Amino acid sequence: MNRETVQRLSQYKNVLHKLKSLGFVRVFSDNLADALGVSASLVRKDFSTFGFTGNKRGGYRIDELLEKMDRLFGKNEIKRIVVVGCGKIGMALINHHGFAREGIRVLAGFDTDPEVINPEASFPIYDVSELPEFVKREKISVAAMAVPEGAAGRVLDTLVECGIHGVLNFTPLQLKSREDCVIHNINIAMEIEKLFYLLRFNENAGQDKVKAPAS
Ligand SMILES: NC(=O)c1ccc[n+]([C@@H]2O[C@H](COP(=O)([O-])OP(=O)(O)OC[C@H]3O[C@@H](n4cnc5c(N)ncnc54)[C@H](O)[C@@H]3O)[C@@H](O)[C@H]2O)c1
Repeated sequence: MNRETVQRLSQYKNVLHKLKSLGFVRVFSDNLADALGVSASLVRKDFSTFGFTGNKRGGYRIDELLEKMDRLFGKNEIKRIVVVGCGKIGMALINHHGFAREGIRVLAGFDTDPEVINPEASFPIYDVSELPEFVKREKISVAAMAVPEGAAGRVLDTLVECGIHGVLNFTPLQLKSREDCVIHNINIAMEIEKLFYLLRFNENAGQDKVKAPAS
């Protein structure tokens, strides 16, 4: 299963939750395709890959799909993570209450700044030197990294040495996944740029369509 498919699966899940909250019981591949901006055949292909069954007339049962997706995502497992770099972005992750609903628990933060470190607080922030022992003791496999760009390479090496196998990288450095660690780069500026590009692309495509009959 590639990264795009996993991402789509998560998007399907969000749409299904919305439809369910609106009182819908069934959904068709066309509905999901419209919501995600993909083709209905891609939705059907994804669903058959995951073994989600429906029928042409009745579509898919939303509850059934959500149950199967929850199983795939390990919804009932608590996903425990740590945050390295507890500045503005790190603290936003730590203070985000919505994670609990998704079964995600931020266990602790790690930083180098003595002003930020507070192991006694209700949410503990430890010195980064305590990271290896903590990761081992708590069997943590995923970390969010929100340190300054200059520290990213070093912190990533430490994380991998500690036994972290998945990193959500918020630094501007585009890091590549390696054999022992999957890295997801989160770059909001790049996403905004992409949106502007898409809007411009759509505008140009629209203009071409209008111009076409005149030529
Ligand atoms: N992903 C995005 O779209 C996006 C948006 C804005 C900023 N950023 C990037 O995210 C990162 C964090 O941004 P911020 O605004 O929270 O910065 P910040 O300065 O508020 O926080 C950084 C924290 O990292 C700590 N730190 C520094 N070196 C460390 C190390 N070696 N180990 C552990 N902690 C260390 C600092 O003490 C500080 O608390 C930066 O790299 C920034 O460029 C990303």
